[in-house]
Amino acid sequence: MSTNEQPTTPWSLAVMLITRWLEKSERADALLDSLPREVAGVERARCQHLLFGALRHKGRVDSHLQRLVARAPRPRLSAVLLVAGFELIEGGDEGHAARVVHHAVEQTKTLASQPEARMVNAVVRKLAAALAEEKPPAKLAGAEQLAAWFSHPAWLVQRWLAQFGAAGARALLEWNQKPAPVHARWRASRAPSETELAWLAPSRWEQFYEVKAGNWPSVEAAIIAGNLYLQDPSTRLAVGLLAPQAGESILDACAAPGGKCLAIADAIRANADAEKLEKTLLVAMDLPGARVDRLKENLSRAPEGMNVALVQGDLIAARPPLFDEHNLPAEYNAVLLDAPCSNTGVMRHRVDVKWRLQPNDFTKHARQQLALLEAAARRVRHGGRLIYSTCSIDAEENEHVVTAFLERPHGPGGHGRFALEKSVQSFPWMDGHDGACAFLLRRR
Ligand SMILES: C[S@@+](CC[C@H](N)C(=O)[O-])C[C@H]1O[C@@H](n2cnc3c(N)ncnc32)[C@H](O)[C@@H]1O
Repeated sequence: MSTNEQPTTPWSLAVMLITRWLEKSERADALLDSLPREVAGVERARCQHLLFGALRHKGRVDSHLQRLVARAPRPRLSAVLLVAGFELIEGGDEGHAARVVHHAVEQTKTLASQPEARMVNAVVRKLAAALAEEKPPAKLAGAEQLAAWFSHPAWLVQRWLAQFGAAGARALLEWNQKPAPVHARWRASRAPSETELAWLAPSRWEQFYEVKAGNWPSVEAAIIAGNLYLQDPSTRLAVGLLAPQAGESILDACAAPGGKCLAIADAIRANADAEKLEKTLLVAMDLPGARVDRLKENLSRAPEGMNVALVQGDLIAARPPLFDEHNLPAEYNAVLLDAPCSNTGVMRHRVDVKWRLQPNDFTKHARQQLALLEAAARRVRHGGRLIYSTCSIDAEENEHVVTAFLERPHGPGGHGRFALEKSVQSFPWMDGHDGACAFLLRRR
């Protein structure tokens, strides 16, 4: 293959995607989605494994490369070194490191140039030796050491040490560095068949299964048939706290792409007859844009007979006339606000979030979250429920936002207008799935 040829192996495709990540800051999941459909099955899975692994361990590999390489190489070469570095960290049998070096060198000859392949040969050999000599940080290691070994920004590790203590922060770092299993929620009223249980492993969370690797055609067929939805078990927390009932009006105020909205629809169907289903109204709202396409797709999967509506608009700017225009009520029995957040609870899945996050993002998110929560509160009927949820595990975006909502005298939550009835929280290292937080607030 000449350097102009398109990459075709999972390894070279992973290198090309990481090059784009380095050059254009494209998101890792969007990069993966951009792979051609022909890259499927085992090949796609391998490409994802290398892409996510290289980004997960980028900090540790970079910290060695800074010493081993005099001048920063061009992005394509950096990508080669990151993928090879990940393979070395992942480890293997006795000849593994030598094979990683050889493979990286051979690939570089076609992906880059002969001189660059010679450089890769020298650097990856030294990298292998440096990584092999490293020892994990001691139990009470400081933020800098933990950050280098577990490939996270030091300021974030510092923040977690302060919030979760040494044991909690370390457990979270270890969690984030492991490949994430794929979970799915079983939607059908029947239980999975024997054949389906060959690729769906029951989990300890009701209705959730772990999808065994290498079964994409069966998974895709089950999704299309409406039996399955790919979703982490942590998503059940907010929907469980909402406890949607047939006959109610429910607003999912930040709904796209619609995973929780579909779970709400399914929960209602599970205990409703046709008559009650008809009296149920589920409204999904989100900003206009690309995410709405996925939301529409998910809403089209909602159980038949239920009234489902979509409002494309800005919740903060939305006034009753917007709902009037859609012939929808301006106030609801229950409102779910699943707010945009730092994603600190889902970093095992969203591998590059840690490299994008900035220290002042938490304050920015909290400001937006409070504005959204106050806007959502205006859509709740007297006696109705308001669920505030995030997939963050950071107090600034969770309890601090709810406290500010309840205490701001001139806001809709102040002066006892809402009361906090319950909250649930999951921490990955304790619960074994993504982190999330949900609060049940009731309007008086
Ligand atoms: C965490 S995501 C929601 C995920 C969704 N609940 C699910 O389970 O699939 C947050 C959503 O809030 C939406 N959003 C942000 N600001 C908004 C606003 N002012 N009005 C409406 N939606 C907004 C974003 O577009 C994004 O889709």
